[in-house]
Amino acid sequence: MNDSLITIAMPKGRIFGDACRLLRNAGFRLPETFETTRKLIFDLESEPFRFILAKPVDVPTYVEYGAADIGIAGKDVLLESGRDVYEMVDLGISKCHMAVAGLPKHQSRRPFLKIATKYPNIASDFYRKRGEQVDLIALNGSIELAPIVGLADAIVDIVSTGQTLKENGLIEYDRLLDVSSRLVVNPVSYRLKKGLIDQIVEKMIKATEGTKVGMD
Ligand SMILES: Nc1ncnc2c1ncn2[C@@H]1O[C@H](COP(=O)(O)OP(=O)(O)OP(=O)(O)O)[C@@H](O)[C@H]1O
Ligand SMILES: O=P(O)(O)OC[C@H]1O[C@H](OP(=O)(O)OP(=O)(O)O)[C@H](O)[C@@H]1O
Repeated sequence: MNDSLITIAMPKGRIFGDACRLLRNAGFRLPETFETTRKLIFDLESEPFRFILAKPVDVPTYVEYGAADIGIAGKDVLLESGRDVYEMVDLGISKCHMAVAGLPKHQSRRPFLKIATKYPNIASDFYRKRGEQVDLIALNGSIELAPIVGLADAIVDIVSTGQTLKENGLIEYDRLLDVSSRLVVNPVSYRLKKGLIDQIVEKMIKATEGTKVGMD
């Protein structure tokens, strides 16, 4: 492990733009090409920071294994993965919530409800706590299709504007969890590079509060 280099795992996709904005406000001098490049690793010039660009769902894995010291990931992804990382800052970006949804007035004749989801761990935890036994069907996307075509009685999925539910004639039954993106840290990195990581955490907190920060 290089003690003076900090590797930061960034989620490609939806969170990326907001995360870049926050990092720039925190004083990181990200190149202009950062948002458009196909390169997956970036070293900042004359600064001890390396960025790796990963699929959002994989960020906790890179951080748990120490391939990255720090990462940015949605609370949904963190809970679902159960990875052993320190959650240091609620960045307040990419806000949305997780909900149970389905067709209005849907009544299942099955003994156990079928629930389609990209989040089987979160869903099973939710129904276990409610004392309900359900059959989970794991899907990878377009979750809202499942109740419409009769694959499932309901879904557990992310809702943001509610547009996807609305356009597909679905309604929200229950709200499970508020979601936003978090700054996470590898526990060993935190022990070995505490000084540098604490500085980054502090700058990210300030940036989250809307303060522009300079990087020394
Ligand atoms: N509709 C949404 N609005 C706001 N934030 C969202 C929304 N959907 C997901 N998110 C948040 O953004 C994170 C990343 O979502 P994104 O769609 O980029 O990745 P993904 O689900 O892995 O997509 P894909 O499988 O298409 O790569 C999610 O983990 C969640 O925290
Ligand atoms: O409430 P809304 O603003 O409509 O957003 C919610 C939708 O966004 C996410 O899907 P995404 O766009 O990531 O596509 P996916 O079907 O590939 O998961 C989520 O799974 C919902 O389908």
